[in-house]
Amino acid sequence: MADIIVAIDGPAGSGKSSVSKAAARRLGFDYLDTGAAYRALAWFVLDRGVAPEDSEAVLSSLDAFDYSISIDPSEPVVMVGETDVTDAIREPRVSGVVSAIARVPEVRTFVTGIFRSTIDAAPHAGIVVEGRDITTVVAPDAEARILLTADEEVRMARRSAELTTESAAVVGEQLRSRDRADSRVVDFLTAADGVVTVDSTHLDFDQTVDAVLEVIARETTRTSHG
Ligand SMILES: Nc1ncnc2c1ncn2[C@@H]1O[C@H](COP(=O)(O)OP(=O)(O)OP(=O)(O)O)[C@@H](O)[C@H]1O
Ligand SMILES: Nc1ccn([C@@H]2O[C@H](COP(=O)(O)O)[C@@H](O)[C@H]2O)c(=O)n1
Repeated sequence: MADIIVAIDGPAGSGKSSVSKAAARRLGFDYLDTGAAYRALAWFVLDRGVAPEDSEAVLSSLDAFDYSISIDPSEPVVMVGETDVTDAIREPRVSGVVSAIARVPEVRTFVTGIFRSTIDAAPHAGIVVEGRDITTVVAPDAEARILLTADEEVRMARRSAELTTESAAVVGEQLRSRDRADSRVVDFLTAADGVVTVDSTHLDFDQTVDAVLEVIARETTRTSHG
């Protein structure tokens, strides 16, 4: 098991995955994207023709859900069975239904078990784990716990700047409505006790990675001294 767990939560588009990956690469750590599991399950459910709002049917699909993810920050690959779904799980049709899947408590318990086993089996000295409930539920005892945030307009602008077939207004509304739905289930907008907030509203990407690395260095030094 990794000696150092870095837990990072935050709203959609706050930079969790890109910043966590960059930080993990700089530290030689593994990297776990937890949103990928919820997205992969949403993809799987759609692929089977199951209605994502039908919790019972979603739960019945869990037995057949054969999920795996690579934790190499330079090559995160997501598989469902023999199918590489790395790109497919980012499509708007998946983003549009993933919150309905993630709100089901039994689904959360199921994927949290997968996350903890993955963390336990991580081969490197540390692992950066990002999502919505990592600092509070998945790894509340993590050596460093960070809430990565940025103003909504800034997050919307960053998302819109990505290559996309959607208009800025559609991208912005998707981001807002996903946050609205997700925040009814877990609180990723306020930092829990002991969680350090990094607000990247006025930071560029490299500055944000540096800020996160500073917090990790400080928190891991502090926790290793009891
Ligand atoms: N500080 C920053 N300055 C400029 N761009 C940034 C910054 N942080 C992240 N970005 C960019 O913002 C976009 C969204 O980041 P990313 O996909 O990592 O967010 P996320 O929190 O993982 O989103 P989601 O929860 O929706 O998957 C990316 O294009 C990323 O490169
Ligand atoms: N710890 C988590 C991580 C994710 N979710 C749900 O998955 C969706 C996709 O997550 P991304 O990080 O890839 O955007 C997200 O909208 C949540 O519904 C979660 O509940 N808990």
